[in-house]
Amino acid sequence: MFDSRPDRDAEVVLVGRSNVGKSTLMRELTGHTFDTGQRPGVTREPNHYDWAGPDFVLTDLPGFGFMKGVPEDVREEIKTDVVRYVEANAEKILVGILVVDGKSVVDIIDRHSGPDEIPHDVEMFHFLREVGVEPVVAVNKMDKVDDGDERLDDLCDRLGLHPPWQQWQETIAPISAKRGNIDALNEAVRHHLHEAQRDDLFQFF
Ligand SMILES: Nc1nc2c(ncn2[C@@H]2O[C@H](COP(=O)(O)OP(=O)(O)OP(=O)(O)O)[C@@H](O)[C@H]2O)c(=O)[nH]1
Ligand SMILES: [Mg+2]
Repeated sequence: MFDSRPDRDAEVVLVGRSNVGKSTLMRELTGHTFDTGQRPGVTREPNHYDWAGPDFVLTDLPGFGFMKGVPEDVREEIKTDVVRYVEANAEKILVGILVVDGKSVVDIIDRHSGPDEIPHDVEMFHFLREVGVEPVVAVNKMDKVDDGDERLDDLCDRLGLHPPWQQWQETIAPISAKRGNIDALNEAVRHHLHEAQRDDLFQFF
């Protein structure tokens, strides 16, 4: 279990499969550089980022799912640690940003859907809701996607949200972290912070 969490009462976390761009998004949100890379599994321990004054921490959690060169049991362990971290801190976590790769997410979900298999992304989306953390899906790498609306509608469908995706702008946020296009995510996160009466945290999004 990760034990590096700073003692803060409000938190927003980034979760998602490996290599989807969580640390790149973290850099975009904080202006601080974190290790990112071509190779999946770069982040093995949470990156916490907090500020001197405000009682708030933003956390980039390690990626789970398939990672080339990482054994299955280690991957499972990372995912268990991520789930435990979210569970343990659920009361403080205002928003869970589930980062996905817009180009491949639907194909990966479909490939892993079966009678005894729930795809990681779908599972994580429902898990966040179950523990009372508002999920926002940051659909990243949209710069690589041509048929954006169609992809986003398909993703909604897989998550149990009725398309069209435009109805779900508090939950589905198409972005390109690498290009610095993250307005849709900031809007979605602000919506939930406002609902939680935490407009004071708008300064971070
Ligand atoms: N085209 C494109 N590439 C991106 C975008 N965001 C991130 N990437 C690239 O995706 C790769 C993985 O990015 P990371 O930020 O390290 O991903 P991560 O989710 O933190 O990965 P782990 O730490 O392994 O879980 C890097 O090569 C990034 O440059 C984006 O918006 N568009
Ligand atoms: Mg990372």
